[in-house]
Amino acid sequence: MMVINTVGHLAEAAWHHPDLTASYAWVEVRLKTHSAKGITDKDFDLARKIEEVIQWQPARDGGALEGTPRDDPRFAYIKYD
Ligand SMILES: C[C@H](O)[C@H](O)[C@H]1CNC2=NC(N)=NC(=O)C2=N1
Repeated sequence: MMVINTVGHLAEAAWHHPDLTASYAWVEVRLKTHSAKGITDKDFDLARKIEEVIQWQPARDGGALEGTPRDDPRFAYIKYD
């Protein structure tokens, strides 16, 4: 559900809205530009931003943020493939 909220925030910030399908373990994001009746750069730009944010793993950045713990299932609400 956190993924849906995150995509929703990015969509509002972009003023470009995807169609979402979700289940307990996955979210499907479909993008098209209604006004153009097709795919435009707006769709690619929003898809890129969604992937960048959802797949963010701070521990890989080498900064101070550790990221969600991988070894303790009680806390790691994000399951990376
Ligand atoms: C009225 C119209 O939906 C709005 O101007 C914006 C909002 N979000 C949108 N989202 C998408 N996917 N395509 C649009 O053309 C679009 N237009």
